Amino acid sequence: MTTHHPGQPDTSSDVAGEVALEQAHVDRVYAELEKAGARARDVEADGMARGRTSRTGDVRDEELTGLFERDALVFAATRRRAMIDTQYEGLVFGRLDLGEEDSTAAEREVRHIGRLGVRDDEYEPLVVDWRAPAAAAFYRATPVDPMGVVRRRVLRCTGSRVVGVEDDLMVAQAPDDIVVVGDGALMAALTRSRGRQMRDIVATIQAHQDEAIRAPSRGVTEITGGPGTGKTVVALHRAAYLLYAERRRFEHGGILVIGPSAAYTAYIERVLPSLGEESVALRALGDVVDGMTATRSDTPEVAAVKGSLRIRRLLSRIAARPPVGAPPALRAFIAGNAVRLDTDVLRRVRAEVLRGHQHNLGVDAARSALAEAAWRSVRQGERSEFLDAFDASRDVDDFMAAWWRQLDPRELLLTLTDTEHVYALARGVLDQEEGAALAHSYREAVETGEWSVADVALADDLLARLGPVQEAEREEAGFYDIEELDDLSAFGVTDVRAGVARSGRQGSTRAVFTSADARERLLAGRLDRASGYAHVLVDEAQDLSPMQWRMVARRGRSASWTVVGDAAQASWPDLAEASQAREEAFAGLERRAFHMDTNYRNAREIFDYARDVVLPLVPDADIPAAVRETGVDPVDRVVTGPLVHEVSAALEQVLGEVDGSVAVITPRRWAGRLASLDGAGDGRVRLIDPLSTKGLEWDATVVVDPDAIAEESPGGVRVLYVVLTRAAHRMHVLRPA
Ligand SMILES: Nc1ncnc2c1ncn2[C@@H]1O[C@H](COP(=O)(O)OP(=O)(O)OP(=O)(O)O)[C@@H](O)[C@H]1O
Repeated sequence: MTTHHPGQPDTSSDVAGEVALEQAHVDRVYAELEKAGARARDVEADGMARGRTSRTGDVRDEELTGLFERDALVFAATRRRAMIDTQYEGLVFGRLDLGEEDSTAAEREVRHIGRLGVRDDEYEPLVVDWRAPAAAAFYRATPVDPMGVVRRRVLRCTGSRVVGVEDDLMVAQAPDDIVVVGDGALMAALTRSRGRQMRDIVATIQAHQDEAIRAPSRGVTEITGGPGTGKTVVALHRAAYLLYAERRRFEHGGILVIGPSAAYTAYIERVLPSLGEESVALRALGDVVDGMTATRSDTPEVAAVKGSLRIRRLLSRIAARPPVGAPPALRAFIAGNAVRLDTDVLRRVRAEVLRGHQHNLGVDAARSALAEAAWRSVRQGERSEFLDAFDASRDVDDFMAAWWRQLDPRELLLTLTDTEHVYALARGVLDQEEGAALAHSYREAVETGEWSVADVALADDLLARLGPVQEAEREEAGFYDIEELDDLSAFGVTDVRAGVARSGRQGSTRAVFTSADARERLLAGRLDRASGYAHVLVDEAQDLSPMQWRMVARRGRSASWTVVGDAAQASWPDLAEASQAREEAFAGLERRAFHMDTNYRNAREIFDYARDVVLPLVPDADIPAAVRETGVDPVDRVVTGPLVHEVSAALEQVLGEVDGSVAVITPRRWAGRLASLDGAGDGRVRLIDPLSTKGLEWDATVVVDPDAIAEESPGGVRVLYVVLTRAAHRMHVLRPA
């Protein structure tokens, strides 16, 4: 993308001179920041002093207003200082020279672009925040539409030291006093090695990406494109942009970012803080509902049952049933009358109350309805006396405690371990095979103490039907939790949260469970009602099941949306049903769409290989153009020796060829045999299952048994396509004979 000025080939002395010039400006900026940092510290110290109390410890009245001011001041100062700390590295990364093509230096304006805005004592801008309108030309200017820019310069820095500059000329002929150096900041960024976490791209955002980043927040913004086209990174920069451009709105309502897995959230979690934004809720699909965390995945058959809207009929039936252990009839002595309400009456009362109330909030209504039914069955004496006596009755208290107790959605899901019970509930909804598989999956939950990711959306659906569990019972549950924790710690258990992701290593989540009673752990903590967000950003949106769309929609009832995805990478089999649920979430909102068609991740040789695998089976896949070549084709070979040796040999080769991270991607069937390779190469190698690779990337990958990956995965070849597009520089595909 760099255009060298033909008359002025860059020489090392040109580069050194330009670097020195930029260094002088960057030094000024850091000096100014030092001053600002010191000022912020003073404000913090001053604010603290203002709140100091008299010797008796009382705060004087007139000090109270001061305290509020103090809080506001200290908050702003602390925030600014934290921002300066996180933004220190590479704070200034760009420069625009603005003016006419034939302008002189004196006529041109120089504008530096950085991670945050900095002004000098005279309030003159030294650096413009990349999200400010004045910075837009840095990303948007092209030789066709230069937007007043003569030269765009990217500064490469290490800490506060400028180590290089790269220029793009926006006019055909540079003015005589302008030097143009460098060979492409974008290529430099794409060629570098990948670490464990995604990095921000503020210095090299491309014009078409910038359009999506700065699009208005209203309605629904859809970003589509094939693998590696920067959808995720663009969406995250958009979140940072929206927080800047509409801070008031989004700081209060908040932005929710949803990704497919815990591995994905761990991968992207540094991007927003590196852009100075901490106030975003980042959640994996198994983590969307407060109080529940899941990382386990179901078999494709079970996932299809739990994700489909059909399951709602089954859930509505469970929610309407009397709790397990509820007495079949009510017998009591009320105001001298023997009262007996049979099963049929109780069923009618329950149905009637549930028409107007959520179960957990309906206990008073249920008791009143029962009292009326009892009165109708007796009609002796004074009505009001009877109702008072009913209200005061211990028998009724005991009955209600069992017949209409508070219900935790997870407890209802655990009743599905019983196959016969599932058959009864699923009549007309699931066939026998599906019902049996569903029951089996809950027995698995009880065995492992882990919910599956799909269960979270089901619990959320039940929570919306039942309402939140009410306080009295919660306190008891909380008390119980503490006892449980003490108890477990005596056995050396350090963490009892179900399904907590541990350092991303496969299989190690299971090691958390050592207590005998997994059921208690499945029910630990409390589920909370969905809180609403002002903006919801969904990545890998093609993978959300219809039930997951409904769960996400509950958190975005009055939100605007950014939705990112690629249908060809879907692991959810019924795209039509998912898109219907998604349309319901967006009903009535205005839409805008952006399409990304350049693959920045994969070397062209690697992407061509992946394309040839997917196209025969998914002819309408959205195929981007890969911009970078390495001259090295992927290796694809049949292996006959012991698998762990073959994979080790491939690893040894790629570890020597790339500097950064490497993944071994294996289907379930070989995972045990290859477990020892996780952490090899001084921690550079990670062993990972196919589905967990969504959204991630490595310098090199070793893909084991591609046919098995396609067979074992719910999305078949689409998931294999995801796997084959994770490597930036090198890929080996090994096929066990
Ligand atoms: N303008 C850019 N400058 C530098 N790097 C970029 C730029 N755009 C994208 N990239 C890099 O390209 C890679 C792929 O980006 P990203 O993961 O966002 O793609 P994606 O479209 O979400 O991919 P997938 O759908 O395969 O998960 C990342 O390493 C990202 O940093």
